[in-house]
Amino acid sequence: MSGIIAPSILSADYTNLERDVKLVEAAGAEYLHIDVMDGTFVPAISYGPNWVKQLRPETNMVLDVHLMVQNPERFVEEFADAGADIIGVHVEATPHIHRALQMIKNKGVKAEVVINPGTPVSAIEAVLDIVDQVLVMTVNPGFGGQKFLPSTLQKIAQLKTFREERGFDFDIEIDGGVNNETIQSAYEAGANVFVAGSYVYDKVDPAAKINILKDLIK
Ligand SMILES: O=C(CO)[C@@H](O)[C@H](O)COP(=O)(O)O
Ligand SMILES: [Fe+2]
Repeated sequence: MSGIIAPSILSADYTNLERDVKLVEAAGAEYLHIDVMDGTFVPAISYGPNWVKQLRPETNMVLDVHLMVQNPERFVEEFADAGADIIGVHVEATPHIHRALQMIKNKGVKAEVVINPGTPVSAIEAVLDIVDQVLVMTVNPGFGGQKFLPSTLQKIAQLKTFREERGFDFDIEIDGGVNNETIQSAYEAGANVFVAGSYVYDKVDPAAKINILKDLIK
């Protein structure tokens, strides 16, 4: 099974956002990753639901919304109404992870649970039967351009085993430090959706970068 590339617009040029979105879509990216940050769960502040709503008609890519916000259940319905296709909520951000995921599913949107590098898979075991996707953070959340943490690979493998043994049906996404040198180890461990921000957008030719990544996960 070949993998899916999800460019993160956190690293795009916001003054040329439409160009940067269309460019990765034309290059074959299936998902567009949108990092929502609240200045509390993570230090930075980024964008909100209105921003997703304006982006929605501009692309056919799957909008993969990563909520790095405290108590995400306050916002999931707004992001669903804005046009998100997948909404990810951090287990570390709420005492009500099951409710948050259920709220996403009730809106007809794919529900994703997210774990930080310091959080074990056991913390999400009780919700693995209801999620469509698990996001394993391969850096500490909050910023683009950080180094991939290889210690996260064993969690990817553990999730793959859980899925096989218990007959669950979720995708495994990774986010942070994905580039031509790191993507293969995560693919081999069992990940199938790959967020890439700075590698795709920071230097020349995002389309070529997407092709390089796609070739490595065939
Ligand atoms: O969620 C985050 C960061 O918190 C990411 O989605 C970043 O946007 C990934 O950026 P790179 O590590 O690929 O530069
Ligand atoms: Fe992200």
